[in-house]
Amino acid sequence: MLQINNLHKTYKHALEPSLQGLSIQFSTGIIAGLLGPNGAGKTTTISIICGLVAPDNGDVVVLGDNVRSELDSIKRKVGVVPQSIALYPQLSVFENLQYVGKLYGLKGTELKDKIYHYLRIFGLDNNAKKAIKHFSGGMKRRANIIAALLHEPVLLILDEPTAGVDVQSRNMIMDFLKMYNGQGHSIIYTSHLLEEAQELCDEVAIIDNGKLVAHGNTEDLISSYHANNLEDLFLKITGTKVRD
Ligand SMILES: Nc1ncnc2c1ncn2[C@@H]1O[C@H](COP(=O)(O)OP(=O)(O)OP(=O)(O)O)[C@@H](O)[C@H]1O
Repeated sequence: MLQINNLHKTYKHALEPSLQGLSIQFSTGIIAGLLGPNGAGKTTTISIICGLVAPDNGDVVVLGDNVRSELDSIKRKVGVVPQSIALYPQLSVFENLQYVGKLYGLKGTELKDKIYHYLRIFGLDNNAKKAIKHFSGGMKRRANIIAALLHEPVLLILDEPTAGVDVQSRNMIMDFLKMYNGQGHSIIYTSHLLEEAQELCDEVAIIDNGKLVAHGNTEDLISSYHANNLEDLFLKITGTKVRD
């Protein structure tokens, strides 16, 4: 589903590179975790995968399409849930989703039905007309996910989708991701909540300082490092030093 080959990226005016020869391959149909400490390069990698940031060197092939030459095709097949809430606060969730849906060429009853379908799944249908600015953090996160789903992406990429949400919203998001994956869709997800990642991910890739430091089946990796769980494995691999 995803081939990342030797990615290098140094942002303009940055003193240090953000990615230093990152290579990862994820197969189709799995839930993959892209994990790493603060500043490891997860968001930069996601931004390159969806064409928002250009790499200095290296290649990314998403579902058979190269990001350098086939970005339009990738945009149709991939849904991205950004770390920050990408919705207009003054508009209702329905208006926001209608706007996003129209960008993907959806309209009329088909679009309305699809919006309500997802609003129901994410428990937001009773607040369809409420402005985003009046939503709780958990409601905003759930709405942010729906915005990436309306075009039914084959691959869903989520950057910390459960950051700052309560247990109920997190459960709802986790259940949805398992169901979406069960329907045959691939998922790539980043999180600092390693218990959650262990429950969700078939495979994890751990990156640090812009390089891959471990990758494999989650349970196999934990046992091969004689770790108690994913958090223990993560600390064994990335160390206990606090990152800036
Ligand atoms: N637009 C930018 N300009 C300059 N440096 C940047 C920019 N975006 C990210 N960086 C730097 O690149 C490095 C990797 O950042 P990135 O956001 O990709 O890491 P991350 O793994 O997603 O971190 P976090 O877990 O904190 O979200 C960091 O050192 C960061 O400061």
